[in-house]
Amino acid sequence: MQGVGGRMRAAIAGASGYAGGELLRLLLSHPEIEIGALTAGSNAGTPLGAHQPHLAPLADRPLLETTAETLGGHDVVFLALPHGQSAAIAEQLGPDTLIVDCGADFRLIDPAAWEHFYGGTHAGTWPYGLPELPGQRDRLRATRRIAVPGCYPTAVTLAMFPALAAGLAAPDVVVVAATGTSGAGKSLKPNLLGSEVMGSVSAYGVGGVHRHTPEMEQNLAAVAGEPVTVSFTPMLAPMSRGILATCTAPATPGATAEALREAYETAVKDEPFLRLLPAGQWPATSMTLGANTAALQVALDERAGRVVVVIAIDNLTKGTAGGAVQSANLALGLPEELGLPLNGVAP
Ligand SMILES: NC(=O)C1=CN([C@@H]2O[C@H](COP(=O)(O)OP(=O)(O)OC[C@H]3O[C@@H](n4cnc5c(N)ncnc54)[C@H](OP(=O)(O)O)[C@@H]3O)[C@@H](O)[C@H]2O)C=CC1
Ligand SMILES: CC(=O)N[C@@H](CCC(=O)OP(=O)(O)O)C(=O)O
Repeated sequence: MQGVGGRMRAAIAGASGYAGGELLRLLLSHPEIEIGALTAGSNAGTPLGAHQPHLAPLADRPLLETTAETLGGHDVVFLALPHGQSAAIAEQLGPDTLIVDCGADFRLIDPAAWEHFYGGTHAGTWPYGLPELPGQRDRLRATRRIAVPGCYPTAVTLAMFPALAAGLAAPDVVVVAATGTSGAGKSLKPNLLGSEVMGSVSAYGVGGVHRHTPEMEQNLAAVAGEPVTVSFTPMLAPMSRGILATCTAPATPGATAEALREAYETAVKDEPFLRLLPAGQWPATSMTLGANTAALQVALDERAGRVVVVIAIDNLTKGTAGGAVQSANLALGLPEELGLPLNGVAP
């Protein structure tokens, strides 16, 4: 069903949440997509403005029940629901509707990894919404189903794929990454109370237990052509948005700083949303606040024999909603960059 002036119509499930709000912020500026049905869970029946007061043009729009009836009849349906909610809705929507799932349900290929890290039955695997991965744009142009990557796997995959693809880093990656509190969603959690978060950075999900670990390993193994292990330590930082990830791996014999720089320059050359910073400048989350851009820097630590890559993204933009719109643009036959901010908000 096409909207005004031949524009496509999008429904958003989970419109009262953080990911849903960011989708709406981006879609309000999208020239080819108009906003159709908005749905929620327990907040269905209330106006969007009660939950997303920053989105003034949509303040009076009602939140509907999340059903196949309310979501049907749109060109694209964005699902921004808790894990495990997407499959039942997706199977009731027709095969011609583009479904873009911001949750984890369809990201993993290996059912055993799903059961280990998420529990329950694996729903399946959809084409992965990271267009920067080699060969992925063609898959996204040809699909009606997209699994949007997790926020940390977006950052870590974009950081490490150039070094692994060029054979300059060994498949043994260590990641320490700080995120803002919006990564946990809106529902109240004791460790996210203001008094617990303010003025302190804390580690969580330590020791190979974070559910994004198999997703990172899956992505990087596909690029490296061999199994990749990732030791991942996430951290919570007192900020609402952003991820800053430091990723390191042993340099392979003969790897040089020049070869590394060249591998990253080649990887970002035609990528609208990858920004390799000038030598000597290092990423900060403020550079990418509200932008669909990933800011990267790479160095060879010759003393320790390790490749070091630092990357910043906004977890809600490139890490969720921006990545979702970027992949949807490809599947809808639109220019990939439509509706997506390149520049951060500063200071
Ligand atoms: N936050 C982030 O940085 C990222 C989030 N994601 C993914 O996006 C999805 C949404 O996350 P986020 O926005 O952070 O979460 P929030 O908790 O902020 O929002 C969840 C949304 O889902 C709705 N919802 C909850 N339960 C149901 C239900 N049973 N049926 C229908 N709707 C329901 C909520 O509605 P109501 O208000 O009525 O409860 C709300 O709109 C998750 O799968 C998450 O993993 C992915 C990458 C990063
Ligand atoms: C602070 C915080 O809790 N962050 C979340 C980020 C995950 C996320 O949002 O991605 P998903 O789509 O996979 O849920 C976490 O570490 O689980």
